[in-house]
Amino acid sequence: MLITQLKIDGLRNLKQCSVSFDPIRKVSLFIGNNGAGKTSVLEAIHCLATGNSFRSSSLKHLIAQGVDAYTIFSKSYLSHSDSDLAIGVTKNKDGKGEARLNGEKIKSQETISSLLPVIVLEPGSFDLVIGSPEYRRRFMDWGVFHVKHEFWSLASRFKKAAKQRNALLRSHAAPSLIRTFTRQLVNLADSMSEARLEYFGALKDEFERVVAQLTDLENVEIRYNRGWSKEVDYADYLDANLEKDLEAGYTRYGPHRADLIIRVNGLPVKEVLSRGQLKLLVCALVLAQCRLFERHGNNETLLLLDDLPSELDEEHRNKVLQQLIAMGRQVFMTSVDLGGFSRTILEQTQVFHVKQGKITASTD
Ligand SMILES: Nc1ncnc2c1ncn2[C@@H]1O[C@H](COP(=O)(O)OP(=O)(O)OP(=O)(O)O)[C@@H](O)[C@H]1O
Repeated sequence: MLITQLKIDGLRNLKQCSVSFDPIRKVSLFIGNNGAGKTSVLEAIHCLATGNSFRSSSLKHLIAQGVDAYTIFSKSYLSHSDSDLAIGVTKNKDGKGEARLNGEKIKSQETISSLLPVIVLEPGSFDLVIGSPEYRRRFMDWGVFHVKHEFWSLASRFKKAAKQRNALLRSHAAPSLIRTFTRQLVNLADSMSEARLEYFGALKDEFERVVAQLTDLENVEIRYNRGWSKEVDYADYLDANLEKDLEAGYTRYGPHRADLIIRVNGLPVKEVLSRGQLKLLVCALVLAQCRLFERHGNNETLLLLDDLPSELDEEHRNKVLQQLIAMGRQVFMTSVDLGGFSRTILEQTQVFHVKQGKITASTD
């Protein structure tokens, strides 16, 4: 899928913007001064694809001041069926809205998300390597979902079951009742962990390959921690730890505590690597995930790169972009200017100027 047209209205400072994209040059670069609205363009594509922004959970702040709702519309070209697909969403400050696919109302965001897989690399993506495990879980689960769509419902059923067990733990319910609920939780936890582990095996191989291509780092290791002790079944683990969970008032371990651990020479990366090296590891994770999507027949992943140039020297910046271009993905990225992009990259790039919330295609 290739987005050929994008219309945004009422999101941050973007008003009545309409842009067309060249189907040949798949990299679109939005340049402009600070506060011009470049990141907001990427945010709009993210909202369309996922229903959420990547930088704010507050709709009140995302929707432009003085208006009630945002509207985002895209037209995409589907090469496999040689047809166009129109996706439109609108959302108001209460989170209510409407989504349409080729004009037909649809109920679930999941339908759009599976059609429009999107991967973001933005300044907050550093959290993938230095932030709390939640970021890495979200990253991994997004990957699992795109190769196994049923994972979405599995994860939400697990969340619900864990919530029920926690309520029983907090109310000091009878252990026999807690055990009855635990059985369902265990089945869901096992299925989730199995899906994650399978995905992780493939991610690890790709990640190590990309790290070798992008960096000079040696002995970079990535491990998957499923969220509870390696040696024991989840059922036995929960049973043995029931007293402690009752004391805590919640299920302390399980898939909700899973993590990806990245180390270099056996040391935590955040303690020993520079900002640029950390960013390259983030890029490697993103590229690895993209390659996996591709391997699973999903060649449609869109990449949103917000301020890729920052922290990367010219050589590494262009290396990352070359890898992305070689994958044939549609890329939307931002930068304050054109400095530091190689001529080869710029030849394959469509440049747009963003100024005070208005977008115009460069005529140079
Ligand atoms: N709800 C809103 N309504 C109207 N304008 C908003 C709203 N939220 C943010 N803005 C403004 O919209 C603009 C959005 O900027 P954005 O972050 O997209 O800029 P940018 O071009 O990426 O800048 P930078 O280079 O500094 O990262 C800013 O000028 C901001 O003050």
